[in-house]
Amino acid sequence: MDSLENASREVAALSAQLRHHAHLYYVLDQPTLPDAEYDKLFQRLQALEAAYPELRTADSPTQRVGGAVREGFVKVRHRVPMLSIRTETDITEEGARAFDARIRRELGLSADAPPIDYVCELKFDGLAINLRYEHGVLVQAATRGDGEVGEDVTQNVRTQRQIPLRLHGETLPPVVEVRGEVYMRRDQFDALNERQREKIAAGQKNEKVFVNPRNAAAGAVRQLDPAIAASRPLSFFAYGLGEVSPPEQGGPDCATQFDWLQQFLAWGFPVAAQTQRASGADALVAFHLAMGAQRDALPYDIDGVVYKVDSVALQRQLGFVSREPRWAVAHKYPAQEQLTQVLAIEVQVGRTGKLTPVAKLAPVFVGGVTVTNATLHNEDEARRKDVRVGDTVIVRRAGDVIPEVVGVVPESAARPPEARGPVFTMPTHCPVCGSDAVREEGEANHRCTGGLFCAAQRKEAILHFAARRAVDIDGLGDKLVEQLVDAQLIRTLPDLYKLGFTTLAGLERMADKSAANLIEALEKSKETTLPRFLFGLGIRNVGESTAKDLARHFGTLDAIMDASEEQLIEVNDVGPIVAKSLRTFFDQPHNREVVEQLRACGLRWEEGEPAVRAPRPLAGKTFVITGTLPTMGRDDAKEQLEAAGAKVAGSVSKKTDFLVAGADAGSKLDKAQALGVAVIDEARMREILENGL
Ligand SMILES: NC(=O)c1ccc[n+]([C@@H]2O[C@H](COP(=O)([O-])OP(=O)(O)OC[C@H]3O[C@@H](n4cnc5c(N)ncnc54)[C@H](O)[C@@H]3O)[C@@H](O)[C@H]2O)c1
Ligand SMILES: [Zn+2]
Repeated sequence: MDSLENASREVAALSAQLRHHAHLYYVLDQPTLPDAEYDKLFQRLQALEAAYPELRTADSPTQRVGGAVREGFVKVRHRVPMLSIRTETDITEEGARAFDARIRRELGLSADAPPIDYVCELKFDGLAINLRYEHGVLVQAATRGDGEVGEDVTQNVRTQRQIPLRLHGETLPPVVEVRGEVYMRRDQFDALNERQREKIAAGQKNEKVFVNPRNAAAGAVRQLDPAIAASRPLSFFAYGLGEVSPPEQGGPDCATQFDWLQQFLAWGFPVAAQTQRASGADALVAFHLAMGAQRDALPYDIDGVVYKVDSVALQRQLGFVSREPRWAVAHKYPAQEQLTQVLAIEVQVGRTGKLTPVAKLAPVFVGGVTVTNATLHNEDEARRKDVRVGDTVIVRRAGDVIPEVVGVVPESAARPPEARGPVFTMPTHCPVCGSDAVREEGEANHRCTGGLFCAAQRKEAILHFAARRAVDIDGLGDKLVEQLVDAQLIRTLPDLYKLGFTTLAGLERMADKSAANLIEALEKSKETTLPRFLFGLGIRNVGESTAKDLARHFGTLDAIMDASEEQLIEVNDVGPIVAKSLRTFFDQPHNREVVEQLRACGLRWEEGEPAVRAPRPLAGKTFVITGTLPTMGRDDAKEQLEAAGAKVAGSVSKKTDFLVAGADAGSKLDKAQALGVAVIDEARMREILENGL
């Protein structure tokens, strides 16, 4: 055993560390350590305090709940303290058995006494909240805080639809406090982070990406701006009770936890459908196993299950110890975040050409599986997190989503630069096919531009080319493409037209008849049109209607392939981004080769003369229309301006050349005046349309 002196030193060090991390987690919603690592420190402190009770102080992290109130919030003193829950350290089925045994012992039950009834619930990974209703109306929402004093977050919580502002039902208690977990669904978390990444890519420096749904939810609830809270979709599950009017004063008379949950449902709260009554230890074990198997498929994170003694009378008898009730316990699952080391950073190319930096990791067990790869999403993310080879990182794997690197552990990031790998940079060429890799303006992702040639994009390119709206190869679907590419029968599009009957008929699950049909469909697809062919090439940002516009404007494929960006922009609806996509695509020699080979295979279409173009006197000018014009409808005006080559935008900016203002023009007029944009009326606009500028 450690000597008292050593133990005392370790207790002090652990307490300081735990306090630091608890502050980051509870107060700032920005943990830098995985929960599993925090829990190890916590359990080590608990063990030391158990061995040396004289070292346990009243303010030890083991004796307190959560964190302090964040500055800017009004404090709320809880009428009934909001406690924590003891965690069974053993995550095998022994955890459940140990809890049942402890309860029976504490109740003084003999071995042959009947089993105890429990309620089994999910342990949602979110933020606990106390909702106070007076005569059925929500009057206050508060966070747990340190258990005694929390934060008033009523304004933020009121924006969330899953929380009733008024309880359902006729006879409502004068006072009831319903407690539960505010959480964010995983799909909404991913969507939120995707939006955040886009905002960051667009240059919004104050935005951040959230490390996990719990922190995103906590951050949304503990927001000083209710408008931001409202824009973050949150969900809620009710599971507990705070203050409530006694039955003789109009409160409900519920004898069990299960009855309370039914009451919450009747009042209009969500209660998790998985919640179950269970009798005895075996039933607890069965629930733990069943939910463990379902965990990945749930739409939200859980970090375990909670067992609660069902009878309220027994709960009272069992009572509390310091920060935890004796009648409930959390029984966890393998953590969804763990520490590991980065061995290398590679760049992978997806089916649509997206380049993704991926960290190769020392194998680590996370969320129930061994993980060796984790995504870094894109260049900005990899740099923002500053992940380098050799770093210790937090890896998160939740549900069926791809594991991701959440961040570098601060101590690891603080190592001298020479001890760490170089800063990550995106390659300038596709690691699979060598074509240029480009990142479009305002885009977060790099893409390979060798769409027709790149092995990573083969399947997608073929499917797109064969689609009904492209050259239309009847019968060439997902499965078949998969089969043909995997058997290496097709590398690039022209290979399609070299497929022979014997090869096709020899494929697994391919009848002679289907093979013959496919050959016929391929033959038929050769007779196509320029827009279909162009659309079929799968050039980024070139959809069906753009393909039509391009064909009409230029008449021939060669003219399109050779057009400069300036010439391309002259086409209706082709802006700088589309022009650039076209240019980059046709600048890849590999792509051009494929186009030539396709022509050599016999693909043909009627080529035309370039369309005779109306004069475009207003080309390059941007107009904005506002207010009610005296004689023309706004759509009409827009059409005429566009026909003359002008661009008509929805809002005024420095790039606006003219604001056409009608009656009751509002903020756009103010803005135009502030920016010094020329303001004209309908009459002047007509004049410009007729005579030019
Ligand atoms: N990463 C870090 O740096 C760091 C720091 C501090 C704490 N933590 C983590 O916080 C947790 C400890 O926090 P805690 O003491 O609040 O305990 P806890 O979060 O493990 O358990 C109590 C909480 O469980 C929640 N809960 C979810 N479902 C419930 C249900 N059905 N019934 C009742 N409660 C339910 C409630 O919010 C309640 O407040 C640990 O997981 C720890 O790892 C992490
Ligand atoms: Zn490529």
